[in-house]
Amino acid sequence: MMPAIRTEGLSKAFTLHLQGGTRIPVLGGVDLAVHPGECVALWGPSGAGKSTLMRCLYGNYGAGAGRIMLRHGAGEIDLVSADPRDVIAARRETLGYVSQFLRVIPRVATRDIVAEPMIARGVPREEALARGTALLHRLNLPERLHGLPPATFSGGEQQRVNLARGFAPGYPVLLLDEPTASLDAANRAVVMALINEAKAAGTAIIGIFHDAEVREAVADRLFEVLPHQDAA
Ligand SMILES: Nc1ncnc2c1ncn2[C@@H]1O[C@H](COP(=O)(O)OP(=O)(O)OP(=O)(O)O)[C@@H](O)[C@H]1O
Repeated sequence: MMPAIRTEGLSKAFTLHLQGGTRIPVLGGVDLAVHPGECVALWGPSGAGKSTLMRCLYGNYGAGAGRIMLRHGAGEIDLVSADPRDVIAARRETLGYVSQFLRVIPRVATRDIVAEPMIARGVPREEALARGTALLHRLNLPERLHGLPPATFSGGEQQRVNLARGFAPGYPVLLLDEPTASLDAANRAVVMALINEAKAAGTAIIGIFHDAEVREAVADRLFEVLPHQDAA
């Protein structure tokens, strides 16, 4: 079976322009392949480059070298070299990302923040709102908060809004950056169930899970991200 997402020789270095152009190599030749229905946990010491890899996979960071091949529509696209419009289309249709922190859009109500990616994929508005609301309930977000913008929500409430927004559309590939970091035990259990349901539906998942219980419950294998040889 063809992977849902794979990298070939993916490398990334940061250049610190304010520090005389100091170059910090982080990722050196990463080859990762994740198949539909599989969950891979990125693994490695603090500072090894796990978050950097996630951000490269989503296209937030440009890669220095290599390819990120995403199965998208009838074919594959290379997110490293793709036209920005194609990256946006891939994010809309194929590639979801639940970051640790919600990027709050001022004055937009929680239920609309959750429904928006579904509406962008063509789900009728009423259906998107209903699906989003059901997921917010499942994540124990009180109904009184659904009509409010999440700017003033607690960290755990914001994380649950982010999770509902990321899980509701049913993307073929989902990136999860510490999806349970701010959650209590009951909501952690809901997230573990959501991940396992997404896998059963064929979603390929790449995650950073610092919580060992969560990692063991959802990950099929670990992918080691090593500190770059030249990074010292
Ligand atoms: N925007 C940036 N500019 C410069 N250096 C960066 C940037 N982002 C990350 N780095 C550096 O890249 C390295 C990897 O960072 P990254 O956050 O990817 O590690 P990590 O494995 O996710 O760590 P942790 O487990 O502590 O979250 C670190 O040395 C970090 O300082």
